[in-house]
Amino acid sequence: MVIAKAWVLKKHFDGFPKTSDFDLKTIELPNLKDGELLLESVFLSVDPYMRPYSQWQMKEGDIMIGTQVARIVESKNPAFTVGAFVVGNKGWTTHFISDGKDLQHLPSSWPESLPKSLALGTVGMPGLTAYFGLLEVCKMKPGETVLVNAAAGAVGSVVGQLAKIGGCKVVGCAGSDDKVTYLKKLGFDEAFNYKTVKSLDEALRKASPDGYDCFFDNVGGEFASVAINQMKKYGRIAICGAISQYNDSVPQKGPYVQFPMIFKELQMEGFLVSRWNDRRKEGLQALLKWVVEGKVKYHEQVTEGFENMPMAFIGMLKGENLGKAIVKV
Ligand SMILES: NC(=O)C1=CN([C@@H]2O[C@H](COP(=O)(O)OP(=O)(O)OC[C@H]3O[C@@H](n4cnc5c(N)ncnc54)[C@H](OP(=O)(O)O)[C@@H]3O)[C@@H](O)[C@H]2O)C=CC1
Ligand SMILES: CCCCCCC/C=C/C=O
Repeated sequence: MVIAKAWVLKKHFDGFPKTSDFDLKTIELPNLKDGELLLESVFLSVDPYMRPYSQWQMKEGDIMIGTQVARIVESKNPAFTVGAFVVGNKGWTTHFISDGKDLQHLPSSWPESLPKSLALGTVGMPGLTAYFGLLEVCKMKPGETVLVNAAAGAVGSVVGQLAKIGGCKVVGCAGSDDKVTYLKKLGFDEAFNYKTVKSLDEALRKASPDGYDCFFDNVGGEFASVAINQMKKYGRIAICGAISQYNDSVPQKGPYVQFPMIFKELQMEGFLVSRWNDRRKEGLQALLKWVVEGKVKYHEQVTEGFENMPMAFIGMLKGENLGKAIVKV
């Protein structure tokens, strides 16, 4: 018999999540039935969406939502071989049973030397978010200027690199000097620490005096309110995330977007990466190819130990991660 450990949401978050909002439980897993497999999580993802989604999609006592790279340890399903790795969506748990329908194989061309944890980051959901957000929402074109915030994170770091591959000038903002150094290393044309600049408006103007064609917004709030005024005429804004607002107990108020939207004739579109689930294979293959060729680089912030999941999640929300925040069981 296998005993799984799982983190549950003990109490709905009120403001910034606290470690006391989580509880570590043990769960006895039953024996496998025909068609089922037993898996052990090897890497787990901590992502910003868990904060807002927990509010709408979870009740207290539920296992925290989330994805993992898992190894098959026992199989009564001929389509799945013991020892193979898959991406699961079973939440913060060390072990789980599946009938295989909700599992994604890693792309077959995955090189042995490449960390499998990338299937949760650059060659996974965050990478796909960057890929489809830039191509389909921003509709970036060579020669344009792209602005991205939370630029040293899982999505933002891929956005900047794909925009460079696409022939754009890229400006990135992040919350520490080390992150800014990293962005320069990745090939960003301009990068600055939004926490230490005297004026965000001036810093954005200095980085691109002619303004921005595309704005890939991961942050929302005050940052977006300032940046929208520096869009070029007919600019496109991809509303990917609003992490500066996820922990607000009281919703932030304007400024409002109508003036720049009208007089610069802007397009602003919110999106969820799941819109392109039918093109997942295309996106993953493109991302994997660029990673293997060294055209897209990655960094992972790996926290060791399943017991540290709440800490890793809270740390990511605070900005402690460079690249993708991952937990190694
Ligand atoms: N629409 C979609 O389908 C998807 C949307 N997303 C969204 O994309 C965004 C980035 O996600 P992801 O790349 O996984 O996360 P990151 O790896 O970028 O980690 C989150 C980062 O957000 C930054 N941050 C935290 N609080 C603030 C704040 N108050 N103001 C500005 N920046 C802040 C921190 O970086 P720093 O040090 O720079 O402040 C932190 O490192 C999130 O908003 C997420 O919700 C992600 C996946 C799919
Ligand atoms: C199964 C993973 C769910 C991914 C959800 C992605 C949407 C994210 C939105 C904001 O962060």
